[in-house]
Amino acid sequence: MSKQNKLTIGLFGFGVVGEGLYKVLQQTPSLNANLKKVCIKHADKERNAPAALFTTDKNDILNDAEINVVVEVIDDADAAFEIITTAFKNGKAVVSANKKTIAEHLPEFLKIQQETGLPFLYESAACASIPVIRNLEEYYDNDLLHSIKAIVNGSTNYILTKIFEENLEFNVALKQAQDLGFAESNPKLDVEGFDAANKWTFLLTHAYGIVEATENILFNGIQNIQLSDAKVAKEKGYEVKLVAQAKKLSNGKVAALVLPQFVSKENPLALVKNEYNGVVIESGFADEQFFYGKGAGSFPTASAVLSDISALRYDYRYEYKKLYHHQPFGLSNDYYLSVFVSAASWNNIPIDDFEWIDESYAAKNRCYITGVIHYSKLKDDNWWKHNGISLILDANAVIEPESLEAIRPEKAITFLEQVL
Ligand SMILES: NC(=O)C1=CN([C@@H]2O[C@H](COP(=O)(O)OP(=O)(O)OC[C@H]3O[C@@H](n4cnc5c(N)ncnc54)[C@H](OP(=O)(O)O)[C@@H]3O)[C@@H](O)[C@H]2O)C=CC1
Ligand SMILES: N[C@@H](CC=O)C(=O)O
Repeated sequence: MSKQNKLTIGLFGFGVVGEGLYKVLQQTPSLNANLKKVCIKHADKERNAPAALFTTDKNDILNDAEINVVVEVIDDADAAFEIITTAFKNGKAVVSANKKTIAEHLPEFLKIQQETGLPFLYESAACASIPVIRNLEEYYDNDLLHSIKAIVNGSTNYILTKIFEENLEFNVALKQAQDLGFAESNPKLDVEGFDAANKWTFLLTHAYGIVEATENILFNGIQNIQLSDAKVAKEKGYEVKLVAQAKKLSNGKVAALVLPQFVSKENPLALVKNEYNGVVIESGFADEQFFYGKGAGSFPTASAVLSDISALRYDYRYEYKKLYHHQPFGLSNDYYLSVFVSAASWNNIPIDDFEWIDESYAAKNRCYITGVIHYSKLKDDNWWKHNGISLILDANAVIEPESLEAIRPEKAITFLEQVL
């Protein structure tokens, strides 16, 4: 597609993001893009746009030779895969916001892009309004990108803010996130960490050239976090956030996790409230950088979709530089994690799996420990996701194997001796 090409768009989806894009396009005449057709699922819904624009037949867009850009913003991951692959087959550039589809099919999408040379842009799919993909892709050289820590899910950050700072009930906060258009159609995807982990898979591709399935990343959501956990955090001077992180280790691999974490007040991520997202990048020479912006919602997401559409005018496509032009990194499974665990009963915590316990105490209905455990003990067994157990990473959670002995407590205290 050359600079002179007019963009003729076929849009799939007219919900929170699709309708947002429709309005944003109307207010951006300089883009010179023509929205020719919108495909939706339910013909009888009322729409804030002329009826002639809509169809329920996907082929009205996919088989229209004049349409050279397909924008896919629907909430059905399987249908989205069909739409995207057919659009490519029919020679169209694709813009998508669909992180679930992208995460589930990244290897296929990489192959199709190589075969067809067609652009596939999805900036809005991670951190909505924050241009994180293009920055990771274009700005940071692989060798210099030491670590990334990010809040990538707006709904869970909104819920945590509302329950811990405004004392709202979990379900009330979730309902607000849904009403405001932040949550996925199936909010379990947000609450249980799937959405954040999906986003993290392809952010890892743009950051480090890693192509891994979501289930290979250790992840959880906020479903088990207790008010009492937040109180413990507060006493220690921390906030609790759902943090996605990646850190280059001395073994040449990357530790990648998406888990609740204690965040110190000095960390920029502590400033990220409500549906906002934030990304802290540590890189050689530049030191620490912080990106901040709305991570969900109609216009913030549409703004990133618009930016992708605009980028098609000058033929922009992801080069996947870290994957194809550098030595890609792999995921490490050899490191330790410093964690806080709270559970209804000691019996729910496999104490023997821990290298050591730093602290433990029991309150009326809940018991708590902090300690150090090998990554593989969490990866191989899901005890920490069940029985209402809450596992929260310490503020500096990742411990390299060669550092372990230096920080191991001198006197091995048995678990029972420590129980207050
Ligand atoms: N909301 C947000 O803040 C963000 C959302 N996203 C992603 O963007 C996508 C859309 O989200 P959102 O707008 O919130 O979702 P909504 O539920 O608000 O809208 C979904 C839209 O998809 C349409 N649709 C569903 N299935 C089909 C199909 N098979 N063919 C055509 N249209 C279909 C629906 O049609 P109908 O109207 O007829 O029901 C509806 O218009 C999702 O992948 C989401 O993960 C990404 C970043 C942020
Ligand atoms: N449900 C998602 C929407 C944006 O990606 C979120 O809450 O972050």
